[in-house]
Amino acid sequence: MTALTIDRINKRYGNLHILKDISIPIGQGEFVSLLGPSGCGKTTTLRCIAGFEQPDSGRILFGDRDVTRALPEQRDIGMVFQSYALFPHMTVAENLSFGLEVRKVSVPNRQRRIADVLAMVRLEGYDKRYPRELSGGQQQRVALARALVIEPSVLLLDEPLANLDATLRDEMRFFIRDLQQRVGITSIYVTHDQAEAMVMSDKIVVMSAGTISQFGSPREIYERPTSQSVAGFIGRSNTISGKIAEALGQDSYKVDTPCGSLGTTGPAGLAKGTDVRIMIRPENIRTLRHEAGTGHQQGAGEAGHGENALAGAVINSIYQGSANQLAVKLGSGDRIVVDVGGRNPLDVGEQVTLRFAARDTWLLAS
Ligand SMILES: Nc1ncnc2c1ncn2[C@@H]1O[C@H](COP(=O)(O)OP(=O)(O)OP(=O)(O)O)[C@@H](O)[C@H]1O
Repeated sequence: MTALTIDRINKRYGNLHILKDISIPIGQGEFVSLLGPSGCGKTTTLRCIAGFEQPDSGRILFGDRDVTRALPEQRDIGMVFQSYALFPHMTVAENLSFGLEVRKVSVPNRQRRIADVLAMVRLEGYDKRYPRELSGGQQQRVALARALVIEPSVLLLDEPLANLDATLRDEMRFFIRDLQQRVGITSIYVTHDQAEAMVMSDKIVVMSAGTISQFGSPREIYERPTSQSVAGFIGRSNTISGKIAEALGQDSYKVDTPCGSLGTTGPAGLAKGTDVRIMIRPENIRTLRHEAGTGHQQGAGEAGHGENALAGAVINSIYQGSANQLAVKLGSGDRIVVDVGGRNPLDVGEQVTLRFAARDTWLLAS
């Protein structure tokens, strides 16, 4: 197990500045995902860590060891690729044995380690099969076993589940995470699938155009995104524009919006008058049928006791089996998406009150 430090690396291909001062501190035994849209530099970062690419500047440390200029075979890494990259003419055991032979591991030790790792990936008895005799999921488990059998200090995974169907992908997420935790190996995982990054990672690096937009735990990134683009990339969110009217505490604010005044939570230090967007996740909003005489007036909000209320009308309702998704138009014209669990009693055209707590909101820069 090794901690890993990526320290201000830059990488250019010709005129293209692909990685711009990327720094990522990775703790011993942590599982860190690099997440971002196609072309943002995830694979290039991973290839720099593996040693297949050299950064133009910056350093990569495995523990205290500076490996920036070391060859891939000097770095003590295991790699798993999207394409599995198994040798097709070799059996499972021969695929696993290859890296051990290169490292001059003795025959009895080789046999023991192959048996151990096959048990670990639940493929006991498959040692004599060829890759073509295995399903996609089994081939990926062999690829994982091949990366782990050499007992590397760092495991690098580049979209390893992208070729698998949705059900198998779900299963493999848990399988890889569980295995990684049992072995305790520091792992870096490239994906463009936010759900995958959320369920598997200790930390997520959200990348955009060669820079890091945010680095934090899945919870921090989901609940406290630092920008609108991160909020939009990780899950669904609603936003309402407004202006800071008053700071109510270190991280709580009253915000004036076209729908009224709302109680919110946000980063410390926002000055009165700052333009902001209030982010609210669809699952954090309760929808109540609007009843005359409840005191909730169309288009007006309340900012009392940390609970907000907004009036609107249902303009769309989508049945999703276990839940329903409603779209509600507020008096201000804003469209808010809400998740409604169970059987949805609300119809298009009905007047509703949306309720959400100040602690379930988060302020983003406008
Ligand atoms: N060898 C190369 N020569 C020139 N440009 C390259 C090279 N390798 C990658 N790039 C460019 O660098 C950028 C980042 O590529 P990279 O593969 O790191 O992105 P990514 O985030 O992993 O994308 P994807 O999810 O599509 O794999 C892209 O614009 C790509 O075209």
